[in-house]
Amino acid sequence: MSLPIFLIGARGCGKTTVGEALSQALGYAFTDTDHHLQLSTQRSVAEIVAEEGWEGFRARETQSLRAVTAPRTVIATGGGMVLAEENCRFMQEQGQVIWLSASPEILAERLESEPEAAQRPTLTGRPIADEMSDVLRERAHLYQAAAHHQVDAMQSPERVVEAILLSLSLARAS
Ligand SMILES: Nc1ncnc2c1ncn2[C@@H]1O[C@H](COP(=O)(O)OP(=O)(O)OP(=O)(O)O)[C@@H](O)[C@H]1O
Ligand SMILES: O=C(O)C1=C[C@@H](O)[C@@H](O)[C@H](O)C1
Ligand SMILES: [Mg+2]
Repeated sequence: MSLPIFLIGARGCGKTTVGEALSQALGYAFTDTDHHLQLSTQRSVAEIVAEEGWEGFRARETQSLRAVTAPRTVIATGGGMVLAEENCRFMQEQGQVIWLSASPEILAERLESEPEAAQRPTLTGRPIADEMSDVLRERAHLYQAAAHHQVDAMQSPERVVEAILLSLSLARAS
């Protein structure tokens, strides 16, 4: 199977971390829509949002998704990729979509220890733990509806990769 694999989920669920390891395990290329946007615009997420608002960022994100999609590639997507229905449809049609799910407490813990504020400007203006609860309340059903497979992302990155490989091989066998 050579279809692209899209990793979706909230900030801090490990799309970038796990995506890199998964690509190595499969011998696939790895790409990340946030990094693509940063390189192609020479600006951080915070700078794009300051200049163009979240609406401008979301439009650019949709373009990035299309630009990076290729066979034999693991694609780490931005946490808000599922907010646009056209992005969900595109990912479902083009490849396999995996939701890395984790509790708001774990996500907040990870983000507090590595905030990367330039790439993760606040979404709500609320403290991080409250923000992650709000975000999951708003988006969990979108991640679920978009995903072909849901994987528990609260395990070690190695275990998460194993769980993804298992889901993909079971899907192939059925
Ligand atoms: N399975 C894991 N177990 C423990 N820590 C993890 C795990 N996955 C990721 N992390 C840590 O959590 C932080 C966020 O991970 P990462 O940047 O991969 O998330 P992301 O989903 O790509 O976030 P974003 O949507 O903001 O790009 C990093 O510090 C990373 O080391
Ligand atoms: O969850 C979100 O809306 C975001 C997640 C990050 O990956 C970036 O795409 C950006 O900071 C927005
Ligand atoms: Mg990332």
